[in-house]
Amino acid sequence: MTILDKIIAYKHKEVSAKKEAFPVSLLEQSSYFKRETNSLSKALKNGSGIIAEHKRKSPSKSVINDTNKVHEVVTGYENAAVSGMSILTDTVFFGGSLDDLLVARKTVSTPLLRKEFIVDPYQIFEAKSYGADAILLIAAYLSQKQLIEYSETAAKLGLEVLLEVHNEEELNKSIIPNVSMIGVNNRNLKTFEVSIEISKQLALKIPDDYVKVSESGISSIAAIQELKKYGYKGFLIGENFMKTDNPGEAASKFINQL
Ligand SMILES: O=P(O)(O)OC[C@@H](O)[C@@H](O)c1c[nH]c2ccccc12
Repeated sequence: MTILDKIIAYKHKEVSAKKEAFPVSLLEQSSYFKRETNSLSKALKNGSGIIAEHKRKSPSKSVINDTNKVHEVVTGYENAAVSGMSILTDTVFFGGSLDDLLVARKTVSTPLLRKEFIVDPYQIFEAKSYGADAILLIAAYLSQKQLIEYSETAAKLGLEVLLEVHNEEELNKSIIPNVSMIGVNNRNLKTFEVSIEISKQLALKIPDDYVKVSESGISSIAAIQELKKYGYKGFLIGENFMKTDNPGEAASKFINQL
């Protein structure tokens, strides 16, 4: 059993308990449920292209930062002129929460991606009601039928989709409607191996109508310059900022060098 299998098995349990305790009809009563969202894909095209992530820990690195305050981190990121932020909402494996997303939404107007392992449309309704602008869908464990259905649900709620792939087979099933961004994860979620070569290899196979995003293991300006040559407009960076005492300042220094 890979770590991804474990996470997905756990998510199914988590979601079925939540559906019982807090049905969609209640989620729909949140004040954010009717909120008009901001476009992450447009922000990537027009700005620095950096999506800065709020991440406390991960299965591959254990603790990254357990002293930060969400509102300080997202304020710092906003001041650094990031194009978007990714807020991890998984608790067990990444130490995040939906409350982190709520705090981020109350603090900044920058487009927010709910970073979660989505296994059920319920979580898409949840994303909207906690103030997200976009959701992540991961091709490694979702069928094409699920990807199509979940993207349609997101579109109906006004949420954009970042569809994450890691190889050609996953990419082939991801060329579907209602997806604005395709993200190439440089980290293999099954083995944790990281290499930005994977973004370079898949770049030419991603049709031009999707905004290309490179995710994970990015820590140098040189890597971004290289990825831009391959048509990437978005760069998802977590650990490189979060491992410092002041993630916002780290993001600011980084973006000033671009
Ligand atoms: O911390 P990094 O190496 O900069 O990576 C950020 C982000 O890409 C990574 O957290 C991530 C990419 N896809 C995911 C899916 C689930 C959880 C986490 C992720």
